[in-house]
Amino acid sequence: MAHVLLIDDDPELLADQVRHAFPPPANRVEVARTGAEGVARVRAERPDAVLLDLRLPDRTGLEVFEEIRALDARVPVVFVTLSKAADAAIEAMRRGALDYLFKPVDPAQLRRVIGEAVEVGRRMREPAVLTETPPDEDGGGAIVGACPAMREVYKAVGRVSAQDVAVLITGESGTGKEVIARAIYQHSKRADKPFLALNCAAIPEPLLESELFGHEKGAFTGADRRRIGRFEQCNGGTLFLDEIGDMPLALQSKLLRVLQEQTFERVGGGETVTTDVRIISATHRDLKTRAADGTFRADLYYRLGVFTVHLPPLRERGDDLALLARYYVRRFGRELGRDVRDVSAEALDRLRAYSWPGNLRELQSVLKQALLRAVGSVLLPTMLPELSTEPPTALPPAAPTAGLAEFIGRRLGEGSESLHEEAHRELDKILLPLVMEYTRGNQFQAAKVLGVARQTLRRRLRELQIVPRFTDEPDDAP
Ligand SMILES: Nc1ncnc2c1ncn2[C@@H]1O[C@H](COP(=O)(O)OP(=O)(O)OP(=O)(O)O)[C@@H](O)[C@H]1O
Repeated sequence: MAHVLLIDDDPELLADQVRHAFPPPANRVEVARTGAEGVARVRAERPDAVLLDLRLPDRTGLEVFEEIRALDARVPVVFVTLSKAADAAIEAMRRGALDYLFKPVDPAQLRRVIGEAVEVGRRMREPAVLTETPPDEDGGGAIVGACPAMREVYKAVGRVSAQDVAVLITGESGTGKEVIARAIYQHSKRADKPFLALNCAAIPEPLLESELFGHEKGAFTGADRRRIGRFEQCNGGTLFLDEIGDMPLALQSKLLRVLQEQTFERVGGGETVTTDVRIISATHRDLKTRAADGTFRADLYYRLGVFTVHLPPLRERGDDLALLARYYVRRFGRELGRDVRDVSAEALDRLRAYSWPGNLRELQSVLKQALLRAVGSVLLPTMLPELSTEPPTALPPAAPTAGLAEFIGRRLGEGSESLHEEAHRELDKILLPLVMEYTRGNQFQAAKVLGVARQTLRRRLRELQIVPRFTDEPDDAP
């Protein structure tokens, strides 16, 4: 699932930690002890993420980083360093490194940061292929659709990709805004440069400003060192701002200035930073109405939407529903080890009668549930879960907290020294399936309820091997 390269002259402890967090054989963790060996491995194999020590015997970590960037600027690099070398790590982020970790590395942080790096790399490299004819075999990156509205989307992507202008993608939740953003990026002149994404709705306002623009040491309580924001880190690349309609007004002015002048100041700093970033934004909100009623800056709306791509909801895609259902059944069938090759006419009728408020993501979830019940090579209506248009109203029965208390008691007795992490894992095993069930498998809503980024939720489900009754991601498969 993840291929991680550790470049470190004294790698034993860290390599063990990485292998613990990303165990083989599902994952591959490799070690290079010198900068030269590390660069050679990146050239030969393009790992999903590189963990790079700042001090190496043959050259500095920053030099190795520059060599990796020159080979492929899309390989996410995370620095590991002693805290004394924080300045160099900050400089590395200014030049485009994804993040940095301090030795000794905290296991939970290691898992989170590498998990994010792998996800960032996947977004850049997994091809987003626009197609009217679903492929028989693909890695999951096909954007399937042949209805007139989707053909217009394909044309729009073709037209706008080569122009270096801002793009606004609109559409209901789960209609494919992120995959279309990736398709635009991959067909653009910046395709060999980084593509970073940020969900503006998932991060609280003060953190969002720092996440986007960075901050100086002492900018606020807890800002113990300079932080480089996405706009600086992504210089030369493309930034995908998801849920832009939820960006607070105060930040909108700062974003407008970046769009107009390509400059900004880090939070709490006076230095003007220049950046060259293409912005692709997305929202499920009606920004035009928001601009008219003053909840979104009209001038920013016009700047962001120099070019707009609208994704139709699934219920307006006509026969694409059948096309998508057959494509997903084959794709997820393979992943779930079910040899189902078609969907019966009656099952398709049931799918057509439903309004799909969660769009393609909900369709994926429903078909995966059906596949788990499937016998034979054709999906029948009886295998489909109940398709209700009623929104969820109440949480399922109370969580079994007694089990959690018992677990904590037992681990205390066993002398655990990582009880905080262990108890959180146990809690998540209870919490996440319940919330996923509550939102009927909609990860976007679930992440919102939990107050975490969707990537974080997705990663946590994967780490804990949780297969909720409602699922919506292929790699949640057992
Ligand atoms: N045309 C398509 N063909 C096949 N799969 C698609 C298509 N569009 C989207 N998907 C899949 O549907 C799921 C949801 O897509 P995506 O995350 O891009 O939606 P979104 O509009 O960004 O959602 P949200 O608003 O909730 O962030 C993903 O698994 C994506 O791969």
